[in-house]
Amino acid sequence: MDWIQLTGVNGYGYHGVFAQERYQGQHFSVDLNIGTDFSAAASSDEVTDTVHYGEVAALVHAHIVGEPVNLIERLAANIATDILQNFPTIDRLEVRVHKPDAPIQVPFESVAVTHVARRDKATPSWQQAILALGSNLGEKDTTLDTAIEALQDHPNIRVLNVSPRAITKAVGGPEGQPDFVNMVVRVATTLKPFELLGACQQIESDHDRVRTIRWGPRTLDIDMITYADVKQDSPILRLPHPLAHQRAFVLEPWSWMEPHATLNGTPITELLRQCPDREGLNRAKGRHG
Ligand SMILES: Nc1ncnc2c1ncn2[C@@H]1O[C@H](COP(=O)(O)OP(=O)(O)OP(=O)(O)O)[C@@H](O)[C@H]1O
Ligand SMILES: Nc1nc2c(c(=O)[nH]1)N=C(CO)CN2
Repeated sequence: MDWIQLTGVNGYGYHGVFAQERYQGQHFSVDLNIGTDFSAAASSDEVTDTVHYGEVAALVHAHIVGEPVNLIERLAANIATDILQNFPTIDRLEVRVHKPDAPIQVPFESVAVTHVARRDKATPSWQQAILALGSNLGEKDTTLDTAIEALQDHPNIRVLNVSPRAITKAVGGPEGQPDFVNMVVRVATTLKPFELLGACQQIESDHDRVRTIRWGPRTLDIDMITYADVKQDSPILRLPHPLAHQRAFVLEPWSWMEPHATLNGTPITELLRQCPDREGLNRAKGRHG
């Protein structure tokens, strides 16, 4: 477990048991100790791989200045619940709320409460995955739009980042296939790798995907490129995707979305230079570009 400390998030709020506190308000200050695994971010150097402390601070501040509660115990617990719900990669959390001007009738320095929370088994941990989507049959852009919506609507999947789209020449498979539209998304999910594959395949078949010819034309293809740091070689699910490192139709949209991302420890922009299909690829114009 790694830790991020965020201290002294200050704000003026109206929490308190006494009418005077509700009426006049006072200063509150919050410290956090955030338990997370930031090994992925340490290697990728990408903020999307860690907890963005600016976003956490904004959430804390919103609680301080927001809807008043009676007790700082309640304020600390509300902050913890909200943070765990919104930041899937946080596993443990200590929230300390200081009330330096509390109505105490003797000299004192500060009063504070500390709430300790952890993601329990009922709150499964969220993992991040990169999915690559492609379509070269039918209404390609509409298919991709509805596929993203289906991912978003899944109760155990959140779409965190969506790439621009690329128009690409078909790689492999029968000659004379229509061009693909390809894109990449980053998701957070509580599904295990095989479950996420199942969810992707369900979305494919909901879009009339049929598997006949290998690398043949398809209404929708969703490949799992990475799932957290998982490496596995089952034929049902290979992770990271065994061909992704040589496919510009995956790496180029990914690099537009996350220029500093790495795959198997190598920057994707470096892998891209070796990709034979890079030449047949163009960034889509219009609202998806
Ligand atoms: N990382 C992965 N993502 C998606 N499917 C995978 C992965 N690893 C293995 N598979 C397996 O590959 C099988 C074939 O998938 P699919 O028909 O989508 O292949 P494809 O997209 O045509 O080819 P390619 O694997 O070259 O992208 C799936 O049934 C799935 O079990
Ligand atoms: N341009 C392009 N070529 C492909 C694609 C794809 O998504 N785009 N998918 C394939 C199998 O997954 C095989 N070939």
